[in-house]
Amino acid sequence: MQQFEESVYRLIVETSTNLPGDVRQTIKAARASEDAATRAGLSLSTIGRNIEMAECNVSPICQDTGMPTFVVHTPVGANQLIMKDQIRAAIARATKDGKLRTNSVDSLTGANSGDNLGPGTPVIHFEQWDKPDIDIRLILKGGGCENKNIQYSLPAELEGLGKAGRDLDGIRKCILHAVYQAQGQGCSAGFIGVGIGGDRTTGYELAKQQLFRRVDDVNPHEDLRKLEDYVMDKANRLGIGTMGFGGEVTLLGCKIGVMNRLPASFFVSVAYNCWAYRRQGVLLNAQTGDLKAWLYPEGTEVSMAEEQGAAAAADAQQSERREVRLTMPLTEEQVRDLRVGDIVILSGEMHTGRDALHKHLMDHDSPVDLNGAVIYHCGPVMMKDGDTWQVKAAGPTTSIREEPYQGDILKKFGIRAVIGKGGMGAKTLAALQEHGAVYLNAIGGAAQYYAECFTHVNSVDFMEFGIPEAMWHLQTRDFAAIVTMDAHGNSLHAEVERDSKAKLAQFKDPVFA
Ligand SMILES: O=C(O)C[C@H](O)C(=O)O
Ligand code: SF4
Repeated sequence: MQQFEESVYRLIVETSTNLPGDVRQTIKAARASEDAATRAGLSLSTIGRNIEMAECNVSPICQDTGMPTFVVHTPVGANQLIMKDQIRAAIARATKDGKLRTNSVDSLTGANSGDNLGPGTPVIHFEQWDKPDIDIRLILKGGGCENKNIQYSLPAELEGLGKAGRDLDGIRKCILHAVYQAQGQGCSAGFIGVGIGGDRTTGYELAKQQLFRRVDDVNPHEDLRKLEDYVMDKANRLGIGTMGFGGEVTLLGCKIGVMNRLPASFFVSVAYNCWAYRRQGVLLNAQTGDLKAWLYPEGTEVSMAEEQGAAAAADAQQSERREVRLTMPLTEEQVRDLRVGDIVILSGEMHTGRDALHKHLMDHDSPVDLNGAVIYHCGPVMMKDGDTWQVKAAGPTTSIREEPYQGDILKKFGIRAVIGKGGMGAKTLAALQEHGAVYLNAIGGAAQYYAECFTHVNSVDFMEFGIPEAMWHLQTRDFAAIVTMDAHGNSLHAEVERDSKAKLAQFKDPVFA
């Protein structure tokens, strides 16, 4: 088993940095079906570029490298204790090498373990099988899309869809609702795994197992195949689109599994995965641990390069869109001039801040002057090279988590713009209007694309919060994001939510009676 740890390390690096071929094909098809000049089309181009950059830089596709979850099949007699130790060692090494973000945090104190090891992390499921080789599959599913998982207990009353009973039609409604409630917050367009039945725990497990299926496979269960096809068609009529910007493509894959349940329970569990659908697998020689084969189509075989024509057409039309170049810090006048739909290109110093910082700033002072500042909801992957820090991956995190604090913090410190993804709620929108500030939506998961905009790490505060939660002060060049909430009470997110809810209601009538 000399090679086992090395093979697992290769699996981790490949999963985090090189999106598999079947996922790439699906994203390419989405890009082709979306008008290249729309917000969704532009986002899909950036996503395509980010996928290529991650492969080329051998760096994380998204800064949130997720909860490492392994499913391992071993021949009878293989030593699972040794495998477990070596998987943990490979995880720690991949973290040290900047291929995984330090993502394991003490739930009570918030202390970051620093190496992705800790109670419950990584997740390793072992199964025995009657084959001679070891099969290891890994999924790196990020926290933002994990937060959009949902479990229904039937019968239920669903917003927009009415009663969902204990039958195929009730299940149909739950799945459509699951896609609707995710909006753009899980970095749509996404993939869903659905588990029908089980108890609350095994139902979710079944849903996650579905995410190990190939995107292009066909469900052997006839009813479920029909349901998968139905969901793919109808969910893509909800108009949520990439990043929740509106558009033709909302769902990239739907895989449904079923298991028995107790007579009293009827759960439908949905696992939502962002477009950064990072899962891979390897077949290993059980004696040596040598890597024999990759289990999913390799990313390298499917180029994300765009057809010349499409990119040029998008560029031409994009020039008609208002692009505003600003240097941070910003003035009230500059931000009041911005409208939903404008593209803002920022240079100067930007500050990261997410959950721990927002909570802290509610009743403490800021270590730096935030007057006119731009706060980026981001927990980057950082590496220290000698004495200097480098930004290795730095896409936005889901902003709605800061909703309870954001409005107050904007006003308290004089912040003029917040960058994140997925949008924020009514309280923040009111504060933007009152105080004079904007919300900018960056493209979720495009961590390599944005990392390139950070030319220097000026300094850092609150390292005690851990790397993702610390406040990084980053010298920035040409960071582009779209105004989706302005200082005039307009919110693209509120608009898309309202429209998609009306569309959801079209699917109220029974289909699988
Ligand atoms: O934790 C992060 O960096 C992002 C997270 O996965 C999110 O989608 O909000
Ligand atoms: S930021 Fe978006 S792409 Fe990255 S893990 Fe979170 S949901 Fe996925």
